[in-house]
Amino acid sequence: MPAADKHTIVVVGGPAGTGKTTVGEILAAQMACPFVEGDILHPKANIDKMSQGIALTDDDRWGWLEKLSVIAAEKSKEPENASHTSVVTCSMLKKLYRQHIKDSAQTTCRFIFLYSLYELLLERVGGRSGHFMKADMVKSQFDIMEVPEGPELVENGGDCVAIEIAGKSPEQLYNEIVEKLK
Ligand SMILES: Nc1ncnc2c1ncn2[C@@H]1O[C@H](COP(=O)(O)OP(=O)(O)O)[C@@H](O)[C@H]1O
Ligand SMILES: O=C(O)[C@H](O)[C@@H](O)[C@H](O)[C@H](O)COP(=O)(O)O
Repeated sequence: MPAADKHTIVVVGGPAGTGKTTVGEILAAQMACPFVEGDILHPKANIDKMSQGIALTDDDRWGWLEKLSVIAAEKSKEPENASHTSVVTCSMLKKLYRQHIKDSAQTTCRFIFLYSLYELLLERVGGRSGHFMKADMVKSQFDIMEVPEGPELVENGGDCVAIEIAGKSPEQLYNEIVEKLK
């Protein structure tokens, strides 16, 4: 898992609080592959903006998306990485962002999009400490979010799986991801 071409990046996405980091770390541990936390790759200007509760624009995002894709692709290709895979977290809220990741990574991508109800995520983000992204930003993410559907989904020949997270433990989510990627 995931079966694909020789090198694959698995991008775990969704709005804040969906469990990207939690699930991404489990996936990476199970696949014995490198894990990249996308949030630490933002330029300072982006972090300053988000810390002030200002949503990023598309222009703020392109360079960040490219950087995390290239780093994840490089890690999937490291000679000592027998899994030929890496896992990276990134909100990847819009279809266009997922396409930009693919174009930048230049390798096989699998997108795991975690989503749920606004109220659940507000509660989760409110309970998170030490992160620049505060609960007041979740609304702006929901305003632009495009959950993968139709041709983007693996069952229709695409490279995305979309998973509703409510009431599921990280381990249950891991099992569902493995099942959907088969
Ligand atoms: N499946 C889950 N069930 C309950 N709580 C979870 C689950 N996954 C993550 N959490 C908790 O939700 C919060 C956000 O998780 P995190 O992995 O940081 O999400 P993200 O990276 O998407 O912001 C954390 O407090 C985490 O412990
Ligand atoms: O888990 C989170 O706290 C967020 O999802 C976080 O990852 C942030 O939103 C992006 O790094 C900024 O990018 P967007 O503005 O595109 O979500």
